[in-house]
Amino acid sequence: MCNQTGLISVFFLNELRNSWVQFAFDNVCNVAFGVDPGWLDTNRTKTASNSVNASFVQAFDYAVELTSDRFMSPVPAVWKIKRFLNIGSERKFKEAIAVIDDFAMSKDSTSTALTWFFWLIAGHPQCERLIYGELAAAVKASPTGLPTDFSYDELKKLNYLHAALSESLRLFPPVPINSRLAVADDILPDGTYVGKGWSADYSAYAMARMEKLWGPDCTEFKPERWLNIDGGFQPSDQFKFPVFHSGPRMCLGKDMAYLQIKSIAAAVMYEFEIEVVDGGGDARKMIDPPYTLSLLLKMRGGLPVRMKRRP
Ligand code: HEM
Repeated sequence: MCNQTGLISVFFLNELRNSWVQFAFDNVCNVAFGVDPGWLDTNRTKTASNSVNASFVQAFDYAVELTSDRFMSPVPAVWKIKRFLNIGSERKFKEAIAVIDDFAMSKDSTSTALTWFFWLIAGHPQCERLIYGELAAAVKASPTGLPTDFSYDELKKLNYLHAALSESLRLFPPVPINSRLAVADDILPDGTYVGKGWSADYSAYAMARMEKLWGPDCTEFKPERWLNIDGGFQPSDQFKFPVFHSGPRMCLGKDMAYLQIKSIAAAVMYEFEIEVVDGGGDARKMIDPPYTLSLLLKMRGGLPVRMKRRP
């Protein structure tokens, strides 16, 4: 996977979850987070599990693309007829959904979240130092003393890391826009009328950039906004931070997602220094971040990084 001579090898972050321990034994490697499936096909050695992952990635990307096309279709009757007759793109769509159903749907949002997180951390070296300091202290205090062995309780105590992840999710929510269709006439809490059959969309991405909600420094990456004066994590109101949606249909996997993301970030950052090829998400790049517009907020071209084992 990785090699010490620095040849490029490519990773999709989904795989990283299962196999990061393996590459931890190498010294320096070049990897890419959140790359598109084309990269995967041409650049890596295929194993049985790789091809399962690749077919999932391809199916997911196709389904996302086609769903966007449906949204933007000027004549929705066309895709509806194709779906009814089970032909063309709609038949392929159905096949893609079957592949996705066989796999964990939540994988893509989690890897998208980690991709932006590593990009932002690379652009904010001070935050990287604070996270590493917190991890080093946790390892020192741990009964096992093993760097990769963060228990559930230990992960829960990593307040700064939790704050940095929340800040990254705030600025780059994996689900940037969400929609609802009104089944009956309604009045929103602010008095806005919504008629039956209307769609009501909200954008967690845009909301993160509203001064009214997050203050004049809303576009800045500041994990500290999630901490109280004692350094404890201070959650936000769910309606101000609808990254996992809000209300009764909120994401059921929110805690699981945090746990997954946190354990990977902790383990990788404790073992490695991560150098992002484009320098990472600093204040200048926040003006025009490299995202692609899709149902998920993917990073354009993935995130190629160089990883160096810490001394
Ligand atoms: C960073 C990672 C994740 C993000 C940003 C995220 C975000 C969301 C959002 C926005 C929704 C609402 C979708 C809608 O109704 O329009 C949702 C629903 C849901 N999510 Fe997640 N999710 C993540 C990870 C996970 C994980 C890891 C799991 C499972 C372990 C999961 C399970 C679910 C389920 C079951 C629902 C449907 C809840 C319902 O409709 O009642 N999610 N998620």
